[in-house]
Amino acid sequence: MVKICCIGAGYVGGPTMAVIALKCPDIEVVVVDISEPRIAAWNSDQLPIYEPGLDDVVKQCRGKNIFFSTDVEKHVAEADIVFVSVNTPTKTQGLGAGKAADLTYWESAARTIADVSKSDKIVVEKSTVPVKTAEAIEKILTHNSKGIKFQILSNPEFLAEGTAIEDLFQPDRVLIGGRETPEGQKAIQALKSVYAHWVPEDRILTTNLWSAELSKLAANAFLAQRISSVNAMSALCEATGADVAEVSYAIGKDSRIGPKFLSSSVGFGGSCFQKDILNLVYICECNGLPEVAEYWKQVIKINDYQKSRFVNRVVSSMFNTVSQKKIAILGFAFKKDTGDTRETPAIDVCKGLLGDKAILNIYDPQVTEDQIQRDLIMKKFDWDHPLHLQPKSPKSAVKQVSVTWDAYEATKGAHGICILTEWDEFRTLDYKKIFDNMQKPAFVFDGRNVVNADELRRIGFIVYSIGKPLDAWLKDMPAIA
Ligand SMILES: NC(=O)c1ccc[n+]([C@@H]2O[C@H](COP(=O)([O-])OP(=O)(O)OC[C@H]3O[C@@H](n4cnc5c(N)ncnc54)[C@H](O)[C@@H]3O)[C@@H](O)[C@H]2O)c1
Ligand SMILES: O=c1ccn([C@@H]2O[C@H](COP(=O)(O)OP(=O)(O)O[C@H]3O[C@H](CO)[C@@H](O)[C@H](O)[C@H]3O)[C@@H](O)[C@H]2O)c(=O)[nH]1
Repeated sequence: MVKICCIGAGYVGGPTMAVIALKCPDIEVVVVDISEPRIAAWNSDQLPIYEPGLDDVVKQCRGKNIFFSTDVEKHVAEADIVFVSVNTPTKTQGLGAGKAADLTYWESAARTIADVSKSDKIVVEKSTVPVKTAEAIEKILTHNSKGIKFQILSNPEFLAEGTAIEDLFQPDRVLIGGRETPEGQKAIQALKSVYAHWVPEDRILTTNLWSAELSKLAANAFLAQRISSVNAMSALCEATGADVAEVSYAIGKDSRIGPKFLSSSVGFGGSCFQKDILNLVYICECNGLPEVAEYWKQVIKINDYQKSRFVNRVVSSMFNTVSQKKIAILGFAFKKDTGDTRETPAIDVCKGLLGDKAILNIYDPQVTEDQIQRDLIMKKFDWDHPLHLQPKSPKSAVKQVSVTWDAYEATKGAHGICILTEWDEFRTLDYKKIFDNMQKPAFVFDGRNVVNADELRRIGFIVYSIGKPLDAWLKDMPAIA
């Protein structure tokens, strides 16, 4: 029986390995992590991450051919294939701070593999890493190998949170990069045969190592660039009376452009897009390509612009101040169907409103009060002074923020509502009831274009929808940045 060990039981390691275990009953999978609470949660009824369909998959194979453990060394030693799916965040200190990927966790995992291995292994890069990382990992492994042979493969993950199980069941493609040597090709075939249990052959692409590593960064950069492009258009739509949804639909009908990933929003979030583009920017700079770096940096600049544009719109619409005004925040996660708040645009929007002394009442169906408080206390990265960054650990809660477990409770007595995540339930709320319980004039700022603006206007709301023709009220308010 082939044995797989995955180092890192996070958003990628957990779901990916659960699906491999489900689809490959002849393979034994052990997911290991240094975090005891995480592993305890994977072994309980309350999994550490919320992902539709995940509970069901885990229940079907946990204890049969998938196990979760903190005994990293034992399971790495026993495995034929070791996936490394540890976090690779942006560096916050030292050389490349604010841009380069922090490979501390990766390096530590590689050293563990080198230390404990007693048999040949295939080591699979599942984490998103800078192009050429495999070369560095190879060096760590071969310098400590005691004669054991390692083959490094790059097998980046393309799942999106909220649809992880669907994406893993039916991936657009699986990408495997390896050395162009007979041993490298053999390793590629071994990993291919794992995925071939359920992924059609023509969807398993094989390339050299560097192409696979770079394709992951390129895919995220292209996806994020589409969102920044449509968000840039949304500003022009508001200025001209065009409707961004109509523009997206019209351009998406061109088969060369395609309809997906063209929804204008308050900005993209999530743990990947910003981090991976910064990483790409850094790699370009290190390779003497400042123009290319500048091109990709613009994707992030527009994203930041979109978030501050939204905050400015809220403040300017409400008579140029939100000081001591109660604002209901509906949605805090970076997208629907996840409880993940990493880099969520809600953090910047809330901080912007708090900066103008607003009082926030936040509701998200999947995010806890503790998480929201931690996110709002965390200091934002200072781009101009990267070396001065000190990620603060939370000392006390942000006083002007309260968290409720109900949208109606959050909006009671509010002057305005900001919709920051596209949770389905926000489409079907009883907005008449909400309106009756709010201060007047009552505002809705829809950062995800989920509400029917005309219906809400009929109720009496003043509505701002991203990239849509403006209310007469909003047109009369002072111009925004
Ligand atoms: N989240 C996504 O949707 C997504 C999608 C595709 C790719 N990725 C990439 O996959 C990687 C993992 O992302 P994630 O969201 O799963 O991260 P995560 O933070 O949820 O999980 C990483 C886990 O690795 C563990 N870990 C770190 N060092 C370890 C070590 N030396 N030994 C054992 N365990 C260790 C951590 O405790 C943590 O539980 C990143 O490189 C990310 O860019 C993420
Ligand atoms: O038209 C769109 C599509 C998305 N978003 C926003 O973009 C962000 C990212 O969304 P999405 O890409 O769906 O989720 P992620 O889980 O971040 O997945 C991305 O990042 C992963 C990590 O690298 C990759 O594996 C996935 O392929 C890639 O889609 C979210 O804030 C979305 O609300 C928009 O604003 N408009």
